[in-house]
Amino acid sequence: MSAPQPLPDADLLAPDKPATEPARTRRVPAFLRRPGGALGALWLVVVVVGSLTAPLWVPYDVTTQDLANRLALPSADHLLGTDPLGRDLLSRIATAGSLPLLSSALMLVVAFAIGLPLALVAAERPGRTERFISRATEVLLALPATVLLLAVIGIVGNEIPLVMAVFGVLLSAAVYRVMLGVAQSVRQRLYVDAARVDGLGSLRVNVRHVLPAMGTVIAVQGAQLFGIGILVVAGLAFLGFGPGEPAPSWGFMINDASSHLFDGPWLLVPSGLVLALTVVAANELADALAARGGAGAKRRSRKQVRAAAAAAAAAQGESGSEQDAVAQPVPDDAVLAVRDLRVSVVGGPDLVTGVSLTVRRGTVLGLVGESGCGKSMTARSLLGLLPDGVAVSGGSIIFQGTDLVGRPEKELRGYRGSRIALISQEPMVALDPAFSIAAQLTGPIRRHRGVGRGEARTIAAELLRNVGIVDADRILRSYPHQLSGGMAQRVCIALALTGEPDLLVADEPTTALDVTVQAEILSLLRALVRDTGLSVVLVTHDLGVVADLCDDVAVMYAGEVVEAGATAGVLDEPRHPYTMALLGADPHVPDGEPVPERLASIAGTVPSPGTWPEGCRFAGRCLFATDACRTPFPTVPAHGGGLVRCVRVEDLALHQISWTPEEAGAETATTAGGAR
Ligand SMILES: Nc1ncnc2c1ncn2[C@@H]1O[C@H](COP(=O)(O)OP(=O)(O)OP(=O)(O)O)[C@@H](O)[C@H]1O
Repeated sequence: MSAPQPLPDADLLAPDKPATEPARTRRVPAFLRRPGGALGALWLVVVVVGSLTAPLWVPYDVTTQDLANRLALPSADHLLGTDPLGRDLLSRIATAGSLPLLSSALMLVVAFAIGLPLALVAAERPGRTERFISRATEVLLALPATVLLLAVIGIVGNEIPLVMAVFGVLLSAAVYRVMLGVAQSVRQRLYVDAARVDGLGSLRVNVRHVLPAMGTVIAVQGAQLFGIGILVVAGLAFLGFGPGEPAPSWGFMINDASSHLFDGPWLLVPSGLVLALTVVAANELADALAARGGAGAKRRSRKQVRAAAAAAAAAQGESGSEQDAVAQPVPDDAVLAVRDLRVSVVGGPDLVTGVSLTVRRGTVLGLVGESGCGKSMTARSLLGLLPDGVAVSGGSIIFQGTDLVGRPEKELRGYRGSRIALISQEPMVALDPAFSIAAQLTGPIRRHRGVGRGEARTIAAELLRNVGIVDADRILRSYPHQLSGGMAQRVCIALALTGEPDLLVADEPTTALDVTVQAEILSLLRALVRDTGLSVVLVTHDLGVVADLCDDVAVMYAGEVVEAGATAGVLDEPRHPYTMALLGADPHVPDGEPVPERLASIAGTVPSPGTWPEGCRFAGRCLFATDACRTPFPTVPAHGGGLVRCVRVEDLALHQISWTPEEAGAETATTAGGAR
């Protein structure tokens, strides 16, 4: 395919809403704008810096005793007073801080170094891998941590950093559990799909897109566990496990103070307060980080997360393919030929069955139908991007002569982005909020086209101009949240074009946009097809969009194609009652035709997967259904090369019956044994 040419009217397409200039100055992080977060962070910085640099500034040696000055209250000589041996409390507290702080940090590193990668792997591989890791971590969680720590101390002695590293291993199971939930949720985001479409490998998807989105949760967990670690070290020292006298430790100092509650009550205050404040500060910081993460999540709440897959067994559904009357040959100019496709929940019901589609070079195929008919599942199977737990269980997807079904993920990556690209219905969530538009465009351009940074930026600007963005340089500097919906969708289309694909899968690309912007995006797609020879599979609810943009159309109902053919033929002379009903319920009226007084309606809802009836799946809602519709039957040819899946097709055509309440009433009155 040749590179997209600039659209003739590109410069006339002004941005639908000006984007604000990117922020040029670095602002204070949101968590530091909360008093708890700011004070917590400040206290932790003071304690960490103060403890680690203690040997440089403490006024007294921690072992120097002054028995004449024991249990002294704060004074100019001893700012925090002295202990029962007259040693300076400030010097001892500051010096003792480094052990709990460093041991906690070590514990954190160990816990996250084990728990986080395991969570990423498990989130990426639901099923056996995830189950195995989860069971193993459950075993780890079931171990009695205190007994184990005491056993470790028995073996290694008072090596607190080593003991805390072992504690980190135990904690990694808890870290894994929290991180798994987050990673699973992040992996459902459209921009992660987009990155996979773009051909990024698993490591890069995780590092570039999944991990940054988990940043807040990691920080919150880290801050909380850090506080817990400090308490554990202090607790061990309180019990006598830790640096022995005369070396100072927070836990031992509290223990010491507890035996002088009556003769020196002040002794408990400095050490107890520093320990308590440090733990509270870590928790306050965690709260502030969590609140900031919540705000971020709210900002991105337009994202629709698909339900997680129910089963993860590896069994494939039975083939059970339907033998259609029309064995559809693959035309020479076909870019894509889907034959008898079946998509199923693994170990569960079929979501799509017997779907056959053909997309010719430089044409647009519309997939239309009510919500839940299987349009998205069909479209996503073309890219190998089905949700976790859903898989292609039969049929073939022949793209430019190669059957993609059953190909390993690595091979599919070579197709995604460079040969088959995706535009999703939610442009805002298809773009990663953490990266500028320039970064999101130049990365794939460099990968797909093997060019340097400078040239990639030039190509990115050209692509933006090709999709009708006038001020490409400003948009390149912007971040997704600074774009309007229409502008973001243009950027997504430019992103889809970075690999110069031959086939574009557009899953309801205009649903989230307002009407005027929808028209602009459709005109942009039309121009791209016309000027570049791109082929498009367009998923839509809207018959107006089909009429406007599509050369061919496939009408889907309850997981199967019920009517397909050239758009003009199907829309002008619908043969299947469901197509008739959709057209009768469509509020768009062609120019010059009278506006109907009343739109037709379709009673009931699409049956869910697993509850499809025998025979015609539309029979339960069809005004013209008879007993003959209750038994399975094949499709029949229609629209010169298309097909229709209705046993009464000849009958209905003969009587010129259409889906209006009046016609239906007359028809049903004469239909002996008609069942609805
Ligand atoms: N992750 C999933 N696991 C199991 N079933 C699913 C999953 N996602 C969707 N389904 C089911 O698959 C069927 C087809 O869904 P699909 O999203 O393809 O429909 P659609 O026609 O594209 O609808 P819409 O226009 O609302 O997106 C529906 O019954 C839906 O409930």
